Amino acid sequence: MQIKSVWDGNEAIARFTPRPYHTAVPGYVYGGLLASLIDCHGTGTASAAAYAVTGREPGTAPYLRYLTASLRVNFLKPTPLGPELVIHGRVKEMAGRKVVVEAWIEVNGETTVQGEVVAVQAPDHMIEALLNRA
Ligand SMILES: CCCCCCCCCC(=O)SCCNC(=O)CCNC(=O)[C@H](O)C(C)(C)COP(=O)(O)OP(=O)(O)OC[C@H]1O[C@@H](n2cnc3c(N)ncnc32)[C@H](O)[C@@H]1OP(=O)(O)O
Repeated sequence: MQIKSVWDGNEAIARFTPRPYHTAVPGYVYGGLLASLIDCHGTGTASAAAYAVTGREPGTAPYLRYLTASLRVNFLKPTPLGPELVIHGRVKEMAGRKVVVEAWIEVNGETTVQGEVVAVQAPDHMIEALLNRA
């Protein structure tokens, strides 16, 4: 998705403007894309929160990155294609290697999608794979 999840001290925000090829029903955004945005932003929120509680600068080594263990998405209303989407993420629970994030998508100030991500801290060998990709 290449989204940037920005921590504001209380929650994380990301922004994404879908393109015409993200259409399902004409005029509306494909649900799989919306689920991916909840997924990516949920794990990003978990990471940002983990850095915040340990008082560390986000993105610094040793890296705190998270994998999706579980993803739940509710499509509350059709999401119109065209306007920018604002994706919110807030920590519900944080214990050990697990972070539960509630996330939702707003468009024109209205929430159209709501979800929950159970994120688990990624093992070192996966962090290495991510670093070696660049
Ligand atoms: C390198 C990082 C890069 C990040 C890039 C962005 C990622 C974007 C999101 C993704 O696409 S990630 C890819 C899709 N996800 C995966 O491929 C994950 C595949 N699954 C696994 O690798 C393991 O099942 C997983 C690491 C998620 C958990 O295995 P562990 O053996 O490390 O977990 P463990 O059994 O110790 O459980 C840790 C906690 O998580 C909980 N948990 C694990 N799986 C769960 C599940 N499915 N649902 C709910 N909770 C779950 C578990 O109950 C426990 O909670 P408690 O500490 O409270 O007891």
